[in-house]
Amino acid sequence: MTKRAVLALADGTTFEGRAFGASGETVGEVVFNTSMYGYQEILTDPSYVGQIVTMAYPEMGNIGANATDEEAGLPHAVGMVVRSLTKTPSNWRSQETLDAYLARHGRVGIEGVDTRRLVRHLRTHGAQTGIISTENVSAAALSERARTAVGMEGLDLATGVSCKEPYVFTTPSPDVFLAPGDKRPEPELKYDVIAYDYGLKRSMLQYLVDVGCRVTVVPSHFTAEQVLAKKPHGVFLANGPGDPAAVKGADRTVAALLGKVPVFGICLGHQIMALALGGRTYKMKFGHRGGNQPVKDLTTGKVEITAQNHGFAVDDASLKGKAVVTHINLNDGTVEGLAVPDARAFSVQYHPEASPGPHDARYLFSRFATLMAGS
Ligand SMILES: NC(=O)CC[C@H](N)C(=O)O
Repeated sequence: MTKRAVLALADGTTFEGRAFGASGETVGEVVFNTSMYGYQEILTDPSYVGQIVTMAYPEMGNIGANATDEEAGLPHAVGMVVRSLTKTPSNWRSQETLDAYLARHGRVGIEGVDTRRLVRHLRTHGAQTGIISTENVSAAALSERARTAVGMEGLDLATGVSCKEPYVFTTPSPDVFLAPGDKRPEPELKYDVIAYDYGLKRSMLQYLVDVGCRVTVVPSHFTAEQVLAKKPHGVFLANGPGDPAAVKGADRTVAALLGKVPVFGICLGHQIMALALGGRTYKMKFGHRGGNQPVKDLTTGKVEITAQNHGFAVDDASLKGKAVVTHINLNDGTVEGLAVPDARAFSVQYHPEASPGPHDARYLFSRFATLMAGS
């Protein structure tokens, strides 16, 4: 028998639905993602720690779940909201249903929700804390608890998901991503790269390996001296959850590296690089999450369709005289990329590894390799 579930938002709005995944209760910032596919990559992206993801596209679970499409070893999103959950997946790579996958990992989901109403509500009133419950509690009581729960601002979530010890990563992207009949040339690993793990997605490391990097992944508290002692060709700053301004010591560490070694940052890494340069970040009303965000490269005039997942952004005015804004979002004009050419450093707010999403921006991994080749 299907079990009833409730989603209650901090502002008192409530949604009825059916439970899937694990039973129980989950609290998080309720956000929405407009990708039509790739729910497993989205759920396992550690940037979603502390967030309940609403999928705007109505049909979810249709390709099931498999181990290759994970961006980390478990779903990091604390809950999932969908319109219609497929019970019988149909895909040759499927190993289990989305329902079983979430249940196995103790993640609570709600389906049968009017997600069009929910997404419009979040766009109008902003992302906010919510609770999904499969217990028999009143929706009003849940809303009240959501109202008093802590929000995202000021939360250092990256330090919690960062690796505890350094490790070396040399695995290229999986062959299943190749076109049929294509063979991948063995990459020659010419560049030693230190990757700061603020909550990284596995595919970023795979694409760094694809362009010739031997990657040493280090915890977020690794010092600039420890990095420089390893004499890397470059430093990579990964994505991650929470408020960039709250990641302990990260801005000072990156400031000490800038100018000494080529630096490439993605998402949280981009925001931390901006802070290291003396810039400022702020919380957006509902963020950018999906696979259809148009970004203009101001240096070439080209537009890329990008994958994104962020709720904070870099304040463009705060970068004046400190960095060049290289990319902007065409929907709302926000900063999507910056560069400090003299320091051989650049970063993007969007996700060039996509996963899921269009691959327009994957060339940025090669751009990092070129920067290291010239250093
Ligand atoms: N994907 C990310 O790295 C997200 C960065 C940050 N946590 C934000 O929400 O803006």
